[in-house]
Amino acid sequence: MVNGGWGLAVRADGKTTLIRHGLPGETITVAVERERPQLDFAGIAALITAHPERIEPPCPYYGSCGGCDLQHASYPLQCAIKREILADLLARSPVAELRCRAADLPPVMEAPQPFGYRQRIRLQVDRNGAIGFHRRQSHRVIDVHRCLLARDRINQGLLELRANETFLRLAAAAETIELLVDPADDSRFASFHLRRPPRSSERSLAERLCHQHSGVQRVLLRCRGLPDRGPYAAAAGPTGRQLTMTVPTVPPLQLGWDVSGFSQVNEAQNHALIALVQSLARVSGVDRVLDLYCGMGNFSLPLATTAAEVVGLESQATAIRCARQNAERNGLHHLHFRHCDVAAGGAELARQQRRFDVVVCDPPRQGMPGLAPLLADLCRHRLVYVSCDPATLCRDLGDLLAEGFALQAIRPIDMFPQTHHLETVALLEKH
Ligand SMILES: C[S@@+](CC[C@H](N)C(=O)[O-])C[C@H]1O[C@@H](n2cnc3c(N)ncnc32)[C@H](O)[C@@H]1O
Repeated sequence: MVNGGWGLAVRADGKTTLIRHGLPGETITVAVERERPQLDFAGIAALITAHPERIEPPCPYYGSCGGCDLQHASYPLQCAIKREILADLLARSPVAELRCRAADLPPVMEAPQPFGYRQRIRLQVDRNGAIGFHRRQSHRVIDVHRCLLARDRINQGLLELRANETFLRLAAAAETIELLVDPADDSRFASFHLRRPPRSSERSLAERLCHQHSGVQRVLLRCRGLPDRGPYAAAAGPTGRQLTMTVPTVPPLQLGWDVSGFSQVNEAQNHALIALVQSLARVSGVDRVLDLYCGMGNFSLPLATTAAEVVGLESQATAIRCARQNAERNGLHHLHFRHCDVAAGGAELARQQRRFDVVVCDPPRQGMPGLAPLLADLCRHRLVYVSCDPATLCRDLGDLLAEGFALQAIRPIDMFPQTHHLETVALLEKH
């Protein structure tokens, strides 16, 4: 199995074939779907011998929906596959120190809920009224009534909304609809991304939808390039754009984020991720911490419970506003957030001769190309790298090792069961 969740086979003539839904060691006949000079992409035409942990995918949309790609494997096998994918990337690294780590990689930290974990889904809407997810490798929409990855509260809301005339009229003007659960009170939030500026009739529909006991308590209307309208809210219930969770640190923390901003979708596993980052960072009362790509402070605040100071850098303005409010509402006054690009903000800190005992970074999928010298400059002792793409992680680890860091620990953690996506946390220390 290789990154992206593909099964890999090499033909007798040496050409590589990537096989959707193949599992290690299976004997299959493939149907080639796309041919490239170096590589073919194929599906399974006939399964001759199956892996013993191949299972019947529980979701009726599996295979046509573009969302999940590992439902045909038992959950323990999914985690073993993800570990093998990371081990394989390490083993093929040009850096000897990374190649050595492939053999003793620990198991993937399993998620407590392999299904029903997502607290947010983004539904696509097509002009024929289908509401669901994109078909695999296509922009066509499959009409979906239930997503097995979503929390029950979301699926229950979707069921009620699909039977609601007001919702369907609003949906007809939308290209996507986000459905979210607020962990604070389990209320539901619907954010409609409209194809064109909202009309007054749609604003009335949005207002009516939250007053109708329709299944959603807040509704936001969005349109690219225009200010948002709303959120409209039920008479008794939550108001405003933020959703809030409680992080079970000592003391517990209340963290809010904007409905349009980034948030970890798997709440239970996010708590495990925060605990893992805290344990690797080993922040003591004299330590100064730099949290790069800090979002609304998901790691900054928990780290601040033991740090002398935390500085967070983030490029999204609403996330920075939430991070500042989160520090305020939790009575933490030794956090400082800067709204900037990490490269520019980090270089500014380096010019000011700022140095940090611990640096935490959680970049988007593209990782941190070219930033290793800056990180080596800013970091005095420990660097905790939270990655959502094993390939860019391996590239960046190579760059960091070349800057004088040593790799102390590498822990894969499953934030996205049933999909090939893998989160990894790495601890590096200065020699
Ligand atoms: C994977 S999220 C992590 C957020 C946060 N650590 C969390 O756990 O919720 C990555 C974050 O990096 C921010 N980001 C992306 N590119 C950036 C850049 N060049 N400079 C600063 N922040 C950036 C995004 O807005 C997003 O909030």
